[in-house]
Amino acid sequence: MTEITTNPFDTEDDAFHEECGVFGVWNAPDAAALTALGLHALQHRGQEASGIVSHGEKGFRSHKGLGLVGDIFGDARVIASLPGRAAVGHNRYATAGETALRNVQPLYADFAFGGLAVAHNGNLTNALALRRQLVRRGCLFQSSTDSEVFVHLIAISLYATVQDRLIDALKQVDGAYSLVALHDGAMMGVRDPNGVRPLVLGRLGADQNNAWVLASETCALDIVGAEFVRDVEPGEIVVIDDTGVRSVKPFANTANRFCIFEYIYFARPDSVVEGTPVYESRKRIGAELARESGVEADVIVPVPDSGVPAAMGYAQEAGIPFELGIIRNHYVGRTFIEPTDNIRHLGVKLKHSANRAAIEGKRIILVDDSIVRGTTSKKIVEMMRQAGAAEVHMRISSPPTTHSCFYGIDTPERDKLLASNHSVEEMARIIGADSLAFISLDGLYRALGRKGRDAKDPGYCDACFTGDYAIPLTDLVGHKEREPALLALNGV
Ligand SMILES: O=P(O)(O)OC[C@H]1O[C@H](OP(=O)(O)OP(=O)(O)O)[C@H](O)[C@@H]1O
Ligand SMILES: NC(=O)CC[C@H](N)C(=O)O
Ligand code: SF4
Ligand SMILES: [Mg+2]
Repeated sequence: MTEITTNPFDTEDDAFHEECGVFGVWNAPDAAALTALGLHALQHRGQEASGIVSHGEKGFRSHKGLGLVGDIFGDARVIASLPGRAAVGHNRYATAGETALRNVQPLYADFAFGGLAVAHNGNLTNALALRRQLVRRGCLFQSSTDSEVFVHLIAISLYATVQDRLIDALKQVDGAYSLVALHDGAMMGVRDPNGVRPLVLGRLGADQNNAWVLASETCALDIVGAEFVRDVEPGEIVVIDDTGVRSVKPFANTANRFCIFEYIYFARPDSVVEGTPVYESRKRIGAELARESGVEADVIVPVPDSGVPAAMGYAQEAGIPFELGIIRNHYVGRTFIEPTDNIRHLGVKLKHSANRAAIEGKRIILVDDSIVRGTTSKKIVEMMRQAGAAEVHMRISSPPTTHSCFYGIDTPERDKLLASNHSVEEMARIIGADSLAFISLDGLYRALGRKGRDAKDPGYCDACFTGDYAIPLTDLVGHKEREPALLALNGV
């Protein structure tokens, strides 16, 4: 596999991109095959690269590649090369460090205590500072990801057990992390003290030895036939070994700051997050949006895929018919290389087409989950008008995205976010809509079952809407907001 320093397949870097997905199995006969399936269900969380490390009598085995899970693990011989009863896997969407084979996770290293594989979803906000210190101490970094600092902090820790070394490392990092780690004696699952990223515990049936499973989302438990046991808690380490599951809570202060954008966009709609199906939450957000900013119209049209559940909730609340006025081409993957500038200009049409029969002559309300740079909305509004819509109103099931994310979502720099430097009225003009409205921050919290946003203890991370960054942004470089971690080291 040839390494690349930039991602030539990344033709659409407008939106908030997915993050990463992690998965692990302890003590199942088909550990690697189950992990490949789990990663397939988590494909929406990262499409750049994927990897699995397995462990069995023959020690550790690893296979990684750039691309989609099916392409990397679709061959039975690859799965057969990953023997053992335990495995951990990772789908990557880079937040720190380029898209290259050396950055594909799980990261694996041989330590004094034996081998250890680590898979990380999230982003560390002091990784650059830690990396500088570690390099000064003689640590030789093999990748340019933030995640590698875990490996070195564990390696140099003076504690005796793997668990204590891991805790020692966790206490030095700032940022967001859901981890699955595997050594020859145990699998461990960790969520950062604020629980920014999700991680769930599940259990397989007797045919798979009642094996334990860790996964970013419940949709990955469903695909392997595992039962949901519980969410791993913020600041909790679950240690899974042949005696069962132990819970360790090494942090004194934990405050839930689960990423509210997981509800709005990132998680798969069939996943259950904190006890609530994501699909239901999205419909409730859509209904709240309809109550807040209803407008007379003939049809509700979702911007697929992510806008669909919110649009259904909107339509049901408003009592307006729901129509598929936009058809999404599912074969436009990240591998579509647009050959010329002229073709590139066609942009979103490669992905979305107007369904004229559903919208011609109608007053339509488009519902989408977010406006990031505004590229999608602008093109889609224009497309609706060309297809004969009489009026085009746009409703968004998140508040205006005014700030970048430094906790594991790859976002454009702040000045590229349309809402960071334009009012809603200006944005409506720019995208060409007859009207534009976003759900209010309090409305979003209401839809998630709260009274509104409690500024003292919001219970969620909502920094990309509020700028309230609860976890210190240690690596943020003065004037240039978007240099949080190891971006400066890309290509080293
Ligand atoms: O304002 P922009 O910069 O255009 O970004 C916002 C759009 O990007 C995302 O969708 P995307 O098409 O990436 O994926 P989806 O199919 O999951 O909705 C998001 O759901 C919005 O539709
Ligand atoms: N999106 C993520 O969770 C990425 C994990 C890690 N920060 C990386 O860049 O590889
Ligand atoms: S800044 Fe936004 S996307 Fe990032 S973790 Fe917080 S809520 Fe999620
Ligand atoms: Mg979308």
